[in-house]
This record gives sequence, C-alpha cells and structure tokens, in this order.
Amino acid sequence: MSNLMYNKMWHQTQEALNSLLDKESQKITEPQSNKVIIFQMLATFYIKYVQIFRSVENVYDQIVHPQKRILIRKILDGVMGRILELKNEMVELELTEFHYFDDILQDLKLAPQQLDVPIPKYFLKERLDVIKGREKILSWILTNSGLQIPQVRHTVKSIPLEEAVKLVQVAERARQGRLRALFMKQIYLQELRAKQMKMLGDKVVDTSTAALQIQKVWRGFHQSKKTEKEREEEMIFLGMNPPSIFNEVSATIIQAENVSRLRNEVQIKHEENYREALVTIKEDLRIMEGPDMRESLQHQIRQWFIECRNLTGAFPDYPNVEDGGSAIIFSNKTPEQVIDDIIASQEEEEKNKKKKQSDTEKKPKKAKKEKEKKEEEDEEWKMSPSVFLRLMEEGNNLYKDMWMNKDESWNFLQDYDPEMIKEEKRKELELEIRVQVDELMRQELKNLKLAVNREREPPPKEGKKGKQNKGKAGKKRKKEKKEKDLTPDRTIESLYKELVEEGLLIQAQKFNLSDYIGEYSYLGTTLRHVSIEPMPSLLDVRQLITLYGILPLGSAEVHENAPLVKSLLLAGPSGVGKKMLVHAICRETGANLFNLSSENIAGKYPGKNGLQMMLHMVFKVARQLQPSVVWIQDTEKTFYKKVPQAERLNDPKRLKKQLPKILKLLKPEDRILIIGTTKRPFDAEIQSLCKVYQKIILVPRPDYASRYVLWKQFIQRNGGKLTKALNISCLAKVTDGFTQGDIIKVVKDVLTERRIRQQARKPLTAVEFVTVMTSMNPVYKEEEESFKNWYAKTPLGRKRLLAQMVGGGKEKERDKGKKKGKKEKKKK
Ligand SMILES: Nc1ncnc2c1ncn2[C@@H]1O[C@H](COP(=O)(O)OP(=O)(O)OP(=O)(O)O)[C@@H](O)[C@H]1O
Repeated sequence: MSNLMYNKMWHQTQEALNSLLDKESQKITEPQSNKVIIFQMLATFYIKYVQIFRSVENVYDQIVHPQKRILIRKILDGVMGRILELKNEMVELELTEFHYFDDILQDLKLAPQQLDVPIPKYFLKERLDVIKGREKILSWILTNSGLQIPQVRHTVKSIPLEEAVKLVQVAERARQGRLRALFMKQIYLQELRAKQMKMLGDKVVDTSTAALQIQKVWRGFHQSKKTEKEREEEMIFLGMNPPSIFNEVSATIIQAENVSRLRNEVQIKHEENYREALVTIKEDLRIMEGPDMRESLQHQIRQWFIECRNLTGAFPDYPNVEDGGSAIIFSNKTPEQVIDDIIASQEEEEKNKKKKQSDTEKKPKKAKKEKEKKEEEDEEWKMSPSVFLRLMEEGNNLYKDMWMNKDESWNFLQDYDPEMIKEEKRKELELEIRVQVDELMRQELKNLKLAVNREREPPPKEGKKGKQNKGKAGKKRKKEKKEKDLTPDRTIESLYKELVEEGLLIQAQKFNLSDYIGEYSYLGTTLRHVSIEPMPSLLDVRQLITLYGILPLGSAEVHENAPLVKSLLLAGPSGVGKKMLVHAICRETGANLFNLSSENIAGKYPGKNGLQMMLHMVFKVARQLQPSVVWIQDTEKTFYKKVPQAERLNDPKRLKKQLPKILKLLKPEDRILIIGTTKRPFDAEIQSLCKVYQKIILVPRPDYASRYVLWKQFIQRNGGKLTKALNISCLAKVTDGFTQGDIIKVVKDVLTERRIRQQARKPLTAVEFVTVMTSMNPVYKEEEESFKNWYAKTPLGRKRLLAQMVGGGKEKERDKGKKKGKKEKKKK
C-alpha cells in the first residue's frame, strides 16, 4: 500500500480513538451498580480498543514518516496499556480470567478473528541486532562448552569399503533384475496376444459389433469422468469444497509482502536521516540564530535589572541555577509578580505546617468517615484511575494540533519535516544559551551592584545545602543496602557465560505464538447464560498469554504503568502446550530464558549461600539484559505437600522460601516474568503456590473444533494430503480427550517417508491414525475434574464460587439486564 493509504488509515484510526476517548470520559464519571451493564460497557470498550490497536499497530509498522512514528508509538503504547487495564477491570468484576464476547461481537458485526490481540512487530524489529547478537553469543558459548543440543539431522555413518562395494553391487544387480523381469513380461504378453489372435483368426469377426463395443466402453468411461468433474465444480460453486487455487499464495499477496519489505527499508533510511537532521539542524541554528538569541536574552535581562531598580530602588537578586535561572522571570511574569509569588509560597508553607499539626489530631475521626464513605462507594462501581487514558489523550491532542490539518503536499516521500525539528531545537538551544547568558549576567549584576550601590554579595549558604545533600545521600545509601551486590567485581558477560555453562540460561526454541493452533469458543456466553462454566478454548489461552506475558515484556512503558503481572502459572494436563507457550513468549519478545526447574538446579550451587548466589546471578543478568523469562518447569515440586522418596535427593523445595522474597524485589521497571508450568498442581500446597503465582491460567485439552484444526494442520505440515478418503471430522470426534502432544506423536508415527510416498496410490484414512492412537492414554474425565476442583480452590476460583453462591440468581439478573438493555435500545 502507498503512503497515502497508510496516512488515511492513521487519520481514520485517530478519529475512532478520539470518539472512543470522548465516550469513555463520559462513562467513567457515571457510577453504576448493575454488574451486567458494567461488564457490557467494559467489554465494548475492550473490543473497540482492540480494533484500534490492530490498525495502529499496522500503521506504525508501515508508515515511513519518522516524526509521525514517534507520536504513533506513544498512542500505540497507550492503547496497549488501556487494553490491559480494561482486562484487569473485567477480571475483577467477573472474577474469572476468561471472558466471552460473542453476543457483543454479534451486535458489532465482527468476526471472532477480529478480536485477536496482535503482537506489535516493533518488539523484535527494533531490537533485531541485539537479539541476533545475543543468539550468536549463546550458541558460541554452548558449542565451546560442548552443551549444544545436536540438531536433528540424518547422521551419515561411514562404512568399510568392502561393504560399500557390496551394497552398490546388490543395488545394481537388483536394478538389472528388475529390467530383465520387465523385458520377460513384455515377451510373455506378446506371445499371449499372438496366441489369442491365432485362435480368434478362425472366427469371423464382425467389425461393427466390435466398434460398438469399444464405443460403449469409451463413452461410459468418458461420461463418468465428466460427471465427476462437473460434480467437483458444483461443490466448489456451492462453497462445499475449496477451489483448487485455495492453498496457493496469490501473486498479489507476494507483491504486497515485497512492498511492505521495501517500506521497512525506506523506514530505516528515513529514521537515519531524521537522526542526522536532529544534529545538523541544531548546529545550523546555533550558527545562524545563536548570536541573535544571546543578544536578545542579554538585552531582556538588562532591561529587567533597570526596571526592578526603578520600581523597588534596588537591583534584584539573580535566580539560582536550581530554580531555572532567568527562565522563571520571563515566563510571562513581571518582576513584582515574581516577588509576590515568593511571598505567597512562603505563606503557603506556613499554612501547610499548621494544617499538618491539626490533621494529626483529627486523623482518627477522618479515618472513620473515610471508611464509611468507602463502604458506600463499594456498592457503586467506578472505573479505577487510568494512566494510559492520559497518555492517549496527550497523543490525541498532539495529533489534533500538529497533524490533523497539516498540508503535506510538499512531502511526497514522507521524509522528516525540518520546520518541526527547528521549532523543537530552537527551544533546546534557547535553554542552553540561557545557561551561558545567566552566568555572564550574574557577573554583570554583581559588578553593577558594586559599582552603583557598593553592595557586597552575601556569602552563599553552603552550610545548609551541605547538610541537605548529606541527608539525601544518607537515605539513598540506606536503600541501596537492601539489595546487596554479591558480584560487584564481575562483568555481565562473565555472569552470562557462567549461567549458560551451568545450564541455567537456555536457548528458547523457535516457536511463534501463531504456531499455537486452535479454534475459538463460539458458545461461551450462551453456556454462561444457562449456568454452565464453559471450558476455555485454546485461542482464549493464547490471548491471555499475549496480554499477560508478551505485551508487558515487549513494551517498557506498558510494563511500568499497566497492572503489574510478575508471575504466571500455566496448569494443565501433559502435552497441552505449556512448554511451547513459554518458548513462544521468549521468541516473540526476544527475552532471555532462565530455567530454574527443580530438576535443573538440583546439585548446582549447593548450600544456602550457593543458592543465594545463583538467584542473585540469575536476576542480575535478567534485569540487565531484560526482558527475561524465568521458567520453573513442574513447579508443583517446589511446593510439594510431601516430597516423594525418590526425589528427596534433588531437594525440590529449595526455591520455596526464596521465591516470595524475589517477587518482592521485582519492580515495575524490571521486565522479568516468572512462569511456572505444572501438570500436577494438586500435589502442591495450594496456599504457598498461589502466593507466588499472581495469575493462574488453566490450559485445557483441545475441544472438538480445535482438534479438527489441529489434525488438519499437523497432517498437512507432515506431508500428508487431505482427500475425501480421510474423514477429519470423524478423527476429531473420536479422539476426544487426547492432547495436542498425542496428536502430533500419532501423526509423526503414521506419516513415515514410505507412507507419504504411497499416498498417490493409497490415500490416507482415519483408521490408520485411530489404530495408533488406541495405544495412548487420554485425559480422563476424572483428571479434568480434579483440575477444575483444584482451580476452584485458588483465590480467584474461590471468589468466583462465593460470588456465584451469594448471587444465586445472578444469571437470571443477567438475562433481565440484557432484555432491559435490548428494550432500551429499541425505544431509542
Ligand atoms: N496448540 C498447539 N498448536 C500446535 N502445536 C502444539 C499445540 N499445543 C501443543 N503443541 C505441540 O505439542 C507438543 C507437546 O507440547 P508441550 O511439550 O509444550 O506440552 P506440555 O504441556 O509442556 O507437556 P508436559 O506437561 O508433558 O511437559 C509440542 O510439540 C508442541 O509443539
């Protein structure tokens, strides 16, 4: 697409954002008490923000104007953060991590695919060099230390020469044998035909009957082929079968991809031009306008000296550098105003002191009143204050002021706008020159005072300042003491190397989140209406991973200001893709992957001090080279109720006491996520487990729809061909209870190289897969139930159960609320 098109897209998105911001600011102030209406409102905002996010992300990825990109990035981060804030609101309101919007999607005429939260491409694109460099270093260390996992390759075995000759001989004789057999067959057939001719030659042949016979057979054959073809065409026409070009990538898409790649190159070039221009334009301005600026500043300040003396009879005191120098005088204020301001601020300080004293006396009474107020407010729901709304509003205002009506007819190539840089740099330059001028003028004032008034400068109050500084430094030192650096003399590189060699820092596998296949749950809301808690679909899980894992790790702005998620627990049966999701998070954000699984740390860094050193090293490197993921596989072992005899030697509970301490030390600016995965959460002490893991995601086994997609994709990826003989729907139905891991294994077992070659003659059938699958164990209902029961004991699960029990008629109310809403809509 062209520059014009992307500009148009941006303007449209801004318009949509503007109206959404207006609506939100109206709704936020209205207190609400009906939970159904609140949820509908939150969900609608959420969906609309996701739409805006999708298009802003696309625009940011493709627009080439460097100054526009700075603003769009700001808005993009704002929208991302707002989505997370709204999600958090919904979780607190509905007391569940999974939300279903199918009814709202229907109202808004949107497809479920449009609700997919995209992963901004800039997460990787803007750090590509760093990530690639780190990958290289990692694999270099791994190969040097002999830890590199051998890549799955067909190894070539060397054999002795004699054996090799024998092999070639056998193959050659077989080839000759096959040729000879073919030759013999031809001779035999020739002889047979000759014999038959001899026998027939005696009979009188009726050529017309023979022709008729041949015609009959041929016409039958021809017609059957034709009918088959027509039937196929009809099925395609009716949309029952995909057209033959369905799987081919069209030329238009290839061209579009090329164009977007080219645009990325232009983007980088414009970015470089812009960065160069920032320096050159400033230097030019310094040469061209600097002297004038300096003179006019000096003139202004001198004027101020004289005016002040005329008004007050004495020269003024020059403002300190810490107060902003002469800049505070000329911020559209007269000297009297400045003096008045100083007097007013002194009075205010005294008032504040008095207030504080009286406050401490009144505090108990106030606290009581506040409590009562809070209780009242609790009944009426109000949106929590948002950081990102302000950010988006700032961005939106900037857009309106600068870009909305800008004439860009001169800028066909969409390179930087020099005038805007000049404006920005002029301010910077003025500030710089002002500092120099202040220094000069301070001296001049001193001389003036000496010459005219014979005054002497009062000595600077060093004593006070010195004391203040000391106090501050003292406080800081106290804070620093809390986080002791156990490795002050070591470089990050050496720590990194050691962690890799110890197997604590591992290479993330190359999985993208889009590789995690699944289908949407289309019945979520319907099931909830009839009081059945739907099992989340795989794509719901994928969505949560994006929201809680990828977006905050990818963007520092979002991580610092959005509701903070420090730890995440993925619980589910074996083979549902928990490991895959962890690797995908690292892959999508370019994060380092630390493996602190109990099996991996067993025997490493022994003793209490050793453990502390290990954790210190891991989190020091994780912090410095953020974003990072700290993965604890089979995390239930860390929180075992009772350690099994066989595992006692490993001391799996080593991390139990340390984890809460580590979590406390993680600050919003540390982009580190602790992820635990478990297939047996019921073996762990639930309280301590839930204390460590802030968010718990139950990863389910695939439902019918997901299994259908999984079978199809896995078979195709492994070289299988889908024909009418292979009934995927039947396969998906029969394999209820089996996980993705099982399905992959079966597909790989069935689709051997030989079987793939045979497909042309012998198409694949469902029975082949089912036969292999019978030897596997599915996830039994009991296991699934125990997962659900366990989840009901987690804090969020318990809260939800309680809420359901308290508001037994909640679902009815919901229906009523919905009906009410619909009626109101109709009235309108
Ligand atoms: N939704 C999915 N789409 C595609 N592949 C998947 C999906 N889910 C799982 N897989 C594949 O299934 C296999 C098993 O997944 P994985 O090892 O991540 O499961 P797990 O839940 O961590 O198992 P365990 O608990 O036994 O360690 C992997 O090869 C993974 O790539």
